[in-house]
Amino acid sequence: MNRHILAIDQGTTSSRAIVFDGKMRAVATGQKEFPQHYPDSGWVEHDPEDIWKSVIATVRAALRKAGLKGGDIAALGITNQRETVIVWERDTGRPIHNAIVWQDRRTAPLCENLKKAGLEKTFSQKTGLLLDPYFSGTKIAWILDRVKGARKRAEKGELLAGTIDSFLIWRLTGGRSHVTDATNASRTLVYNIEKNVWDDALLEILGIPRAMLPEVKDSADDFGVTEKKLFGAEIPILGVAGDQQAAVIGQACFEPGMLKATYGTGCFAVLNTGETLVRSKNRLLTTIAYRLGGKTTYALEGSIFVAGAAVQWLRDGLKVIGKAADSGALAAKADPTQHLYLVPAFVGLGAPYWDAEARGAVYGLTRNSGPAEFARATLESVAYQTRDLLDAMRKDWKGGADATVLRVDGGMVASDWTMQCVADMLDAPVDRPTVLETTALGAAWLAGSRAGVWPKAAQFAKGWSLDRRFKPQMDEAERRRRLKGWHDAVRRTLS
Ligand SMILES: Nc1ncnc2c1ncn2[C@@H]1O[C@H](COP(=O)(O)OP(=O)(O)O)[C@@H](O)[C@H]1O
Ligand SMILES: O=P(O)(O)OC[C@H](O)CO
Repeated sequence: MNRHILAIDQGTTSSRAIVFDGKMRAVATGQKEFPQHYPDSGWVEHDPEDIWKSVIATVRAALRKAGLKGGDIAALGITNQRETVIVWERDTGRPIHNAIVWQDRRTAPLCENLKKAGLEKTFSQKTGLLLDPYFSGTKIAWILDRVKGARKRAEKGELLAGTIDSFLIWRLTGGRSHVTDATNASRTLVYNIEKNVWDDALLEILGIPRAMLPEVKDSADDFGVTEKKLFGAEIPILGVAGDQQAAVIGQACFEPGMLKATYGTGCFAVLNTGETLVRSKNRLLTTIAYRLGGKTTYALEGSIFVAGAAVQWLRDGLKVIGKAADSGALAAKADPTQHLYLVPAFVGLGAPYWDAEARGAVYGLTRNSGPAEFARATLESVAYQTRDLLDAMRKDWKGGADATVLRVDGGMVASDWTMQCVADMLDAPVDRPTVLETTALGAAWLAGSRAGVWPKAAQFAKGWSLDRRFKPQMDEAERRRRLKGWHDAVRRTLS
């Protein structure tokens, strides 16, 4: 029996395709970066054709490296950068505008107007989100407003909208499936997470015709089959989830109270709250962790926009390191008597502050501050922000389980220095697993379990194994002093 599973991980800066064998081991990977476009201040776009080409190329590369053909793959799982949206023509599959990326701030004025009209509560009550440009709904509205004739065409049913998973599935199936899963839908600002339906009232407020939107399925479901001409055989698409939710699955955080944080471009901490839809009183998001067998599992999420991106800034902007992996060693050389704080609000601040207009700042500079102190302040900012998220979660979560052990993944967790700093700031253990491709693994598990070739959740969870546990080593007085310095710096940075 065919047990290989293919996962596509379509991320913000690159696309990856990974082939897993029947024992859930990654056996071959294809990866391709694609260009980022910044047409205006605070705007971030991707060319959908770049995304499409990179996905096809990486799948073919992964199959080639694995020595397999499309027909050897039992099922395909897709995970994707969330919130990023595309509007395309039903007839041709051609986008009418570049993808507007999750980091893009162009709809901040629209969000402000909606807030002034007193609508934030309506949106957050139904969607679990906040009126921030981060989410898809206002981005779709922007495209319909700005591309000539778009709204009329959408009303006539000529245009379709969707997150990256939807767009890829439309193309992969040759225009036969316009679908998404509940986790991706839960990031759009127009999906009612309690009733599990697109919300007509919210669609009306944003002027988005219902007919543009995909059918919303479980995260493990029948999403269609790929066209034979693409990979030599029809491959069933059986799993879909937004990348942060796929990481929750890949980290086997299936029990309420289990918590993971993924450190890539940004950092996203997600706490499984089970069947309970917890409404945050501390500016966290309520979101869908996964929907399986028609049953919705909810989560609380804290989203930080800049984590690894600040390390890229050390490398490409300040040019104080040659590669990201050098950041820890440089930080370790910093003068311990200097107290520098970097607030990396390069694109505003996410949870729990939600300030779209704030911009980055550094505090505590002296004549002796140099590259090492900047590197330390940059890595520490990731730990301070994680602490802010966990403080908010601990206040919101009364579910019983501790929510104190943090499972981590993403490119930045390669940095031992940073992970130790996170453990010190949280005053809680930080667990790094042996498998770091948790996002792709989560998507593969959705597809593999649906196909019946991979084990069910409980058995899959037993396969999670620890690489290293980082235990807090800092004394309480020192932690308090530093956190106070961080909060002073944030207060002075808010717009
Ligand atoms: N050893 C390291 N130390 C610190 N940061 C790192 C290290 N390795 C990678 N990073 C950071 O991790 C990020 C890449 O992680 P990845 O999970 O691939 O991100 P994404 O999926 O968002 O593209 C980059 O921003 C990079 O700066
Ligand atoms: O592509 P990543 O890993 O940067 O993740 C982006 C998130 O899904 C944004 O919400």
